[in-house]
Amino acid sequence: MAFDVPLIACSVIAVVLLKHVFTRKRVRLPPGPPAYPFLGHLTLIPEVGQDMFFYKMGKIYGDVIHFNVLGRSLVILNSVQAATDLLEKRGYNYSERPYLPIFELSGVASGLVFANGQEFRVQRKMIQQYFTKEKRKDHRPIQTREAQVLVLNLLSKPENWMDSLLRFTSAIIIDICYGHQVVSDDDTYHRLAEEACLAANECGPPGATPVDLFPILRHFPTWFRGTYYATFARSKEPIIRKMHEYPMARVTDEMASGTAKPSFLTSQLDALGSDLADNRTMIESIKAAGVILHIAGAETTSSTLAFFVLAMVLYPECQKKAQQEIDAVIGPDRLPDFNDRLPYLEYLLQETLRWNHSAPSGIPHKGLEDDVYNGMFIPKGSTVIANTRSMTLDERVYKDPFKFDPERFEPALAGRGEPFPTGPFGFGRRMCPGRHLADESLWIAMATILSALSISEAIEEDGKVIVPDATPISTGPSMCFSMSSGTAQRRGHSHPHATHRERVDAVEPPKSIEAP
Ligand code: HEM
Repeated sequence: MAFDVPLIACSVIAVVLLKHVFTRKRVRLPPGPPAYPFLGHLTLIPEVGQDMFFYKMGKIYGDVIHFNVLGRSLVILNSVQAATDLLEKRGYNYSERPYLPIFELSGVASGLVFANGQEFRVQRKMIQQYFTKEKRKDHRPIQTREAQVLVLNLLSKPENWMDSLLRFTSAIIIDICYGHQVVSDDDTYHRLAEEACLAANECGPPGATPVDLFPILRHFPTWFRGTYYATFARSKEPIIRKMHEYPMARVTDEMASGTAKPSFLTSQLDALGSDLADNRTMIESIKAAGVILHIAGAETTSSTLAFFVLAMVLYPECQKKAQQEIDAVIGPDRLPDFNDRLPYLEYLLQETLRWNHSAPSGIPHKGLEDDVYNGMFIPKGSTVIANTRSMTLDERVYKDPFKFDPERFEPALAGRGEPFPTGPFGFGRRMCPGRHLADESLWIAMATILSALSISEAIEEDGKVIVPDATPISTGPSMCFSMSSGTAQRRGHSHPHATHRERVDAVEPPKSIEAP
């Protein structure tokens, strides 16, 4: 029997095309505002404050919204339900990151936050294994020591409070990653890390800079309109490269001379064995993991702490209540430790994460294949953003959501029993692997500060009280790194005044700690 091969091939193609057309016709894209031809919603989406923009759009268009940016689909998930259904339950389809050329230019794209495929698997495994819930206790001595350094720095340099917060989180990561204790603001590791954070943070809203939208712009001269972020990112590449090379060179020297302190780097190198030359690819992955741990971990945790300071200034009654709890349960003779996770302090931490945390739009995911969710069509290749801001301000879940109110979590008989926030650390297979470390760093910093200090508004020279601005600031879908100290200070985000309480005597100057 003779087969008419071209006819069969054409029929198969026709069936596939028809199926495609009908699937697309039956299911519509998620709702969204009207768009311009070609540009789509490009001019509608703001460069700054995207999280609040998506939150407001959510009130009109619902929990899943579609935007079209120059023909590319951007899908916003505004509810915990939608984010869980897609990013967790269908994680096989939504665990990649979209291609973000801007981070390639600055040199951070090889780190886990932006990696896909094999590189994602390798770095995710290394990092996840080193930051498990069980490993928390290994990092506690470092966090406790740095919390005390933080209090001393806040007292001695109150005007540099944001820098002190960043030094706190940065010193913790540097010690854990490289076994190096930061003892001054001029420490080389710390300075390098600060620059690396700045380089990553100031590269514009991820996925929305001109070079992300038109990758060809990376080849255009610097005077060409739209190349600003690309030029900035490129200028920071040497810093990021140094951040990759410097710690590795020092730690390998220390290992060779037998003076290395156990750290993330030594544990990865030990696992490789003696033949480092044969493991070049792995060594590059280890360097990239170290850099990304710093960039992803230090700024997020310190800006969350900045929101805590802001809340303490704006809601002094909450500060007082937490201090009364510490005084009553822990007493006057010692500082809080990790066994003291008292209920009100816990609510304070959770309310800070709910009220104004540092990554309100997370980091974009990408849809690998066409998908249909609740009758809505999500095209293959869509950039998918879980907008946590909409979730933590959801009036269906939180009463008076803009108010800082730790008591909202009190169990139903005494309080309203509202749930702890879901989403500040992301969803699914890309969920933040540093969340346990972050949780404990936040806790020990808050507890130590409240135990030893009282925070209040700053007073200007003419005696005028500075009332800080509580408007959330964000510069892009990935606010993980966006609130720089400069921005916060310029916006009057509280230059707090720190006065010491009696327990400040219990704060000791830093001691060197041997990592376990
Ligand atoms: C309050 C502090 C922090 C917040 C709010 C935060 C939030 C987030 C969010 C929202 C994501 C994206 C999750 C997703 O794509 O669904 C993320 C990813 C990540 N975070 Fe954090 N984070 C914090 C602290 C840390 C710390 C301390 C570390 C390091 C020890 C860290 C390391 C990372 C890494 C490596 C990723 C990328 C994970 C991946 O792409 O697979 N973060 N974080």
